[in-house]
Amino acid sequence: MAHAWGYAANNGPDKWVSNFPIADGPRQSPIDILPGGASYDSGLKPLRLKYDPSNCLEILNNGHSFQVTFADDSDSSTLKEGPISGVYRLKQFHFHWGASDDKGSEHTVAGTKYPAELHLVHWNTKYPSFGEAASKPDGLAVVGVFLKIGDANASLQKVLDAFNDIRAKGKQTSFAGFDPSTLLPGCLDYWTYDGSLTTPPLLESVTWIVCKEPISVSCEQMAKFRSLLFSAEGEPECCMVDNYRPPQPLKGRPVRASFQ
Ligand SMILES: NS(=O)(=O)/N=C1/NCCO1
Ligand SMILES: [Zn+2]
Repeated sequence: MAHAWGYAANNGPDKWVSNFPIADGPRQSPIDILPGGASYDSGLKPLRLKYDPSNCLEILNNGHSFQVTFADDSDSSTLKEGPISGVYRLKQFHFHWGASDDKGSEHTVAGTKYPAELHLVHWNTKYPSFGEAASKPDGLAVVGVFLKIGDANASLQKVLDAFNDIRAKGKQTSFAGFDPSTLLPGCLDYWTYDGSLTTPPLLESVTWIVCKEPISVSCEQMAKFRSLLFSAEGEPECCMVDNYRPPQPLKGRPVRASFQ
């Protein structure tokens, strides 16, 4: 039977190493970002993000998070420049969040946890597919954006309004015309380091690009995140909360900053 990893005491992050030994590898994610320990690199370029809303396809509850999936059969929604070389295509975005506003992000900043974190997942087009790219050291680039409690986020609300159709694991519904660039902060200053997927199979193929500036989310909107379920229809209901992996050892990796 396929390993049912999750975030509970019996199948959560501390247990993943038994089926995914890379969990103890040299370039695992997330990490605690220490701004004082990051080195400014003047050679880092600004992020060049270009997203086409017509590529937006559907929204899905996959039992670990919810994700918005994009058509990735052309270079119409891409990430270029920043710390990467070449062209990376947007595949999906998803979030991680907590049971309360004092936790939920995967990356932390000098120990500070945010209530949620957005991940925009891109794959290197030098490889034929996402699946192929995910196994290569330069295969993926994930842009991480922190969510901070404040004003309601009108763009995020468009995503939350689809939740009634995907409350349980395995539910999906069409979700068209959404522009993910409306979820980005105004300032695209970032930290970058070599890391991994933060969910099994934990592949060490990710160039992480973590934005310094958070976007806003209201506490009512956070409550909507927590209305999703880890469980499928017909199973005992289990609220989808605390779907985050804690920071992992840096193991000597450099963290670079695009800003001074
Ligand atoms: N949290 S993460 O590192 O983005 N994990 C994944 N898994 C599949 C795509 O992104
Ligand atoms: Zn993620």
